[in-house]
Amino acid sequence: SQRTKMGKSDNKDRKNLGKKLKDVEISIPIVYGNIAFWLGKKASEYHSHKWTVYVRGSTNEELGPFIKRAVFQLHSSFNNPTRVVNSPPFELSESGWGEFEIAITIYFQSDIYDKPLNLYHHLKLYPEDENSSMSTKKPVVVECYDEIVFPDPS
Ligand SMILES: O=C(Nc1ccc(C(=O)N2CC(c3nccs3)C2)s1)[C@@H]1CCCN1
Repeated sequence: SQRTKMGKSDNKDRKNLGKKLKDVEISIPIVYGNIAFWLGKKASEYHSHKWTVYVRGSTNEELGPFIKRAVFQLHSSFNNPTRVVNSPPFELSESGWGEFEIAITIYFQSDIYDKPLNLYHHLKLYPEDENSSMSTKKPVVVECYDEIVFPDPS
């Protein structure tokens, strides 16, 4: 009969057809960080820089299908320091004078992944290299790469 012709491994494959897929994951590569521009000598001392803090898909992949909301928690001296972004792009722009920790809380679209993800980014406005002169032309960019891994419930 047909079955006797199947090798041992084929029999194993046949048994797998009925099993649920397990150990399958969805991995979303993300980048989070900031870009900052010095506004030059004329700017006020409290607003010497304009900066944007963001979470984006690495290679600019769309995050909307996975992320419902990003909350950026700024230093308490900012007006309304809790900034909620409910749609992509998940970014926030402000002006300021200094560097401080920004907590970023990511809420997912899916109800299964109900726990939000907390990321922390230290805002950077000033170049590392003391010799490099302040320039309104060259922004400071600091980014971290991460991956959000979802177990796939298929
Ligand atoms: O920088 C730092 N903390 C900062 C907190 C707030 C900053 C800021 O930039 N801003 C508040 C907001 C203003 N709105 C109106 C007038 S100021 C613009 S900076 C620390 C201190 C030493 C090292 N890092």
